[in-house]
Amino acid sequence: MSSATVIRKALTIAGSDSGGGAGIQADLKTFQELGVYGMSAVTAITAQNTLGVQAVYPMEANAVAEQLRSIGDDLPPDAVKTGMLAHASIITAVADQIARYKLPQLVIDPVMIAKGGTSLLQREALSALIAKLIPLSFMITPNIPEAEVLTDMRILSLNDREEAARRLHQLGSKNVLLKGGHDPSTRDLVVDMLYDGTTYRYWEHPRIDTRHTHGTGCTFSAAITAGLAQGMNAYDAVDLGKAFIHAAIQHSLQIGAGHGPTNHFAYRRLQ
Ligand SMILES: Nc1ncnc2c1ncn2[C@@H]1O[C@H](COP(=O)(O)OP(=O)(O)OP(=O)(O)O)[C@@H](O)[C@H]1O
Ligand SMILES: Cc1ncc(CO)c(N)n1
Repeated sequence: MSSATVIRKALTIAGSDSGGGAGIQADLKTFQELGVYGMSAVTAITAQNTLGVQAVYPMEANAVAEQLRSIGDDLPPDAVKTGMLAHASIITAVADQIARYKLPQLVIDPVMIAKGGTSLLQREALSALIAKLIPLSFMITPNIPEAEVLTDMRILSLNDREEAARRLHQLGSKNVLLKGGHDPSTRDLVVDMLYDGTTYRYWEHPRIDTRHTHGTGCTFSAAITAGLAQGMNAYDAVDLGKAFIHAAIQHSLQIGAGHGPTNHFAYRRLQ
């Protein structure tokens, strides 16, 4: 006789990273480490390693929609995240299926450019992201350059960040998490900020001196999504995400000759 385990489910809608450190692979590893059943809808195949992105093959929008229908018809997730979306047509397909199945707790990681400079989102797709997907989201997790593009403003100070967060909230995301990994003004610290429409909350951590940061954004937003799938509120989910990503950056794996992946095992092994 088998005994049934009740488990929460999380879905990632993102690109595949053949190198395993970012994208779908980072998301599924993170869900698994945090005790959540992981599912995926692949938006693009990338040929990628720690040295860079060698090729990008976006999926047809219909192929993405079909994956979401298969999941929506049988395996309703408790939380969802998006990563690389590549094209406006994929964004429209994703927004349509999220609305159709009323998929809850949507976290948007507005992935635009890989660390080496390869574009992972067409410039023309920005208006679809803003008009169709952001209004459906529970949280958006831009880094500073992404927030600058989405709000059309420069972010040089913490005041600018608060202004950018207000603009992103006005676009329709209930919670805005502005990540500080790219902020040159906080050299020894990384400062992340969460705005829920009322309150600004900050997380300050020492900046870890490492070049092994491939997939930090994906891993962080996946950990937040896992927390939300387990019923956490926005603050607690971000707190979990910070603990997970900090451990993953601190205990790097030394894989590959370039910008290596973070260590998805670290958080659970340190518990
Ligand atoms: N060197 C570092 N030391 C400590 N924490 C870091 C470091 N770099 C990034 N982080 C943290 O990792 C998380 C992801 O931040 P980041 O701003 O790098 O995201 P991202 O730019 O979207 O990532 P990616 O480059 O993968 O797209 C944030 O919580 C950030 O504070
Ligand atoms: C597939 C994919 N998604 C996201 C990123 C951003 O880290 C990446 N490098 N590759």
